[in-house]
Amino acid sequence: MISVRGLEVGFGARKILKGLDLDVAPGEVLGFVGGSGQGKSVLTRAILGLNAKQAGVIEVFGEDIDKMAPASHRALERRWGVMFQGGALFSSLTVKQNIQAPMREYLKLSQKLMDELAGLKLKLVGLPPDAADKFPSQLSGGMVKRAALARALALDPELLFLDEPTSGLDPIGAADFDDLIATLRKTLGLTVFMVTHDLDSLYSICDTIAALADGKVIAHGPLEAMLASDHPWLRAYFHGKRARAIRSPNEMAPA
Ligand SMILES: Nc1ncnc2c1ncn2[C@@H]1O[C@H](COP(=O)(O)OP(=O)(O)OP(=O)(O)O)[C@@H](O)[C@H]1O
Repeated sequence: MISVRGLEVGFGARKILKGLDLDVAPGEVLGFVGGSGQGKSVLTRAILGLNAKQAGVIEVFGEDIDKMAPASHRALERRWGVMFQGGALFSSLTVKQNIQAPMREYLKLSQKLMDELAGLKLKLVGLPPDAADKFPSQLSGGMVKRAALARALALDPELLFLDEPTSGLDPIGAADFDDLIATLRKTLGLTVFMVTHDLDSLYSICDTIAALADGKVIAHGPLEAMLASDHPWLRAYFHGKRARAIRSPNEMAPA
């Protein structure tokens, strides 16, 4: 679904990605982890064609994005949905108008049909119908995430990019959001590329995990492979205090 080879991205003299390789298979949920500032969002933006690259090849749906005519790239953009960090909803638009923004950009539909579709998307992400006419500032953090997800699903994508979808949610809200992604993935047959720091999400919904350090993917495989790795960053990440708390809740219980 996604193939990245030898990707180099930098800003000025500073190289962020230094020959990165990554594959995302159709139908899988891939969790992409790495320390803060390592370049997870930079990679996402490069795949989306929003960050220029200095070297490497990026293929999405089997097509080299550099070799595509603008019209083909636009057609490609209709096949993926993106939920940016923090939701990135348009604050001056209602939830319904946010969900309809990609429809307006890419499709020619009547207002009536767009209203019906927005209603369906709200239902899909578990938002009540009266959320449609609210502005993002009138929603809770969890509802903002769901509205952003509804917008990402506006064009019925096959591939979904999620940038830290559960950040800022309380643990119950985050678990509910994980369940929602798992359900959508199953019912809609989505492939999901998810940047996350959330160990719970990795444990509960990811089939595969890829870890970024020093500009490259240092490990890629199922959770078991990550847990067995002796790479220092992976050991610190998966076997640190927080990881143990998740894997062995009994260890946290008072004696
Ligand atoms: N447009 C830009 N111009 C200059 N530097 C940039 C630009 N975009 C990103 N960077 C730098 O690239 C590095 C990687 O940023 P990125 O946002 O991808 O990190 P990240 O791994 O997603 O971090 P976090 O987990 O904190 O979100 C950072 O040092 C950032 O400052």
